[in-house]
Amino acid sequence: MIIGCPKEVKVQEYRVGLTPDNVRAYVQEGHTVYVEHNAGVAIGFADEDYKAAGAILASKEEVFANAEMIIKVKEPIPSEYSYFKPNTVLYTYLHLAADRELTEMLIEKNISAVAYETIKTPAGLPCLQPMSQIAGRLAALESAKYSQITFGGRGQLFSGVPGTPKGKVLILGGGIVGLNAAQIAMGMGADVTIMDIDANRLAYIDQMFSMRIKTLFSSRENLLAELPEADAVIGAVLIPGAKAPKLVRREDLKLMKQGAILTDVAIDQGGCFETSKATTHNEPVYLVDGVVHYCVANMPGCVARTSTIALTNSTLKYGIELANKGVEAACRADSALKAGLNTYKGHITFQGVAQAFDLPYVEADVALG
Ligand SMILES: NC(=O)C1=CN([C@@H]2O[C@H](COP(=O)(O)OP(=O)(O)OC[C@H]3O[C@@H](n4cnc5c(N)ncnc54)[C@H](O)[C@@H]3O)[C@@H](O)[C@H]2O)C=CC1
Ligand SMILES: CC(=O)C(=O)O
Ligand SMILES: [Mg+2]
Repeated sequence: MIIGCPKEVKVQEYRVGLTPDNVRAYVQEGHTVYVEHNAGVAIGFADEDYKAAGAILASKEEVFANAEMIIKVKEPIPSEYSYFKPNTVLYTYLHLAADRELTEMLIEKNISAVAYETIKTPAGLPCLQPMSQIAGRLAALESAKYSQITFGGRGQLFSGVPGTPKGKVLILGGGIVGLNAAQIAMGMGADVTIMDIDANRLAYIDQMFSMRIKTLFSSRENLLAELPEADAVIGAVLIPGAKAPKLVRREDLKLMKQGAILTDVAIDQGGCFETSKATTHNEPVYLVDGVVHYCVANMPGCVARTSTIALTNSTLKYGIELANKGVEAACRADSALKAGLNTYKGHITFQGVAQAFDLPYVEADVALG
């Protein structure tokens, strides 16, 4: 198969879909790999490294024009749409339930789109997990940073010092993001509470932190009781592939402390706070009713070297399956990959996406024939 890896274009996005080592793995399997000039240069992967691994260095136009499968990191943004040729395979993060325009483009162009974030094994979401680990850790760090008055916060040091109160961090969703945010926030000495609707997950977290963390069932009543106390709230819920539930409503902000921070990691799935709107690393925060909002949709992009290595450790295996067998045979043979198929031959093959836009849904099995 001919594979293309373009340079990312999103603001401050320095991750890349393939490392030179990944290129070597595809080439060893007999595939041809086009990589856009300077795709990885910002994180220490020079064009010469890709060339030595067997890649053909090319312009963005050439990469898209030649490739049968495009491997990226971020969901395509409007300035990239025109590069896509019909009937291409696209393997990347997509978050379609939050992006009608992109969904329509993929349908119109008959793109076979496999979303990293919905590939699913019995153990979880293998291609979302590494970025969730990173985003969770960053969420705690960013929340601590924007708690400083000089960054617009209320001037609460997470650890406090002896004789002063600790910062209170409330984490909504105790999955991969939530757990990693908790580890770092606890490590910084904050007073941490995690809320989830999954009782087993709360039990696991309670054990993992040897009862040193507060866990609460995620109900509206419990949330309203916690919000007035919180210095930072981290939104980390997920209903895989679907739009995030809006847990904190606009009217709830008046319950919160002035200068408290809401960090909405779930923003890529539409956000779990009603007042969230996606921001970029260039302008990460804004204020609503005196509450700081941090809603960067590609948080791991700011630690792009670690993120690229972590991401591609997980995506390589499925990418090789797609390249070796083609999208149809690969999805039929591997149910994890089939769960990743979001659009195929003009159909939406992921239920949460169809539901988000009230568009027809065709089961992947039926679409694949
Ligand atoms: N902004 C960014 O740069 C990044 C965003 N993410 C996003 O972070 C979100 C979380 O991802 P993961 O932790 O990997 O998911 P996960 O599936 O591991 O965890 C989600 C948790 O949310 C819980 N949950 C669902 N509904 C809830 C509710 N009403 N109240 C409380 N908890 C609820 C689930 O039970 C689960 O434990 C996703 O939207 C993901 O796409 C992930 C990486 C980077
Ligand atoms: C998960 C995701 O969208 C990201 O890492 O940017
Ligand atoms: Mg994202």
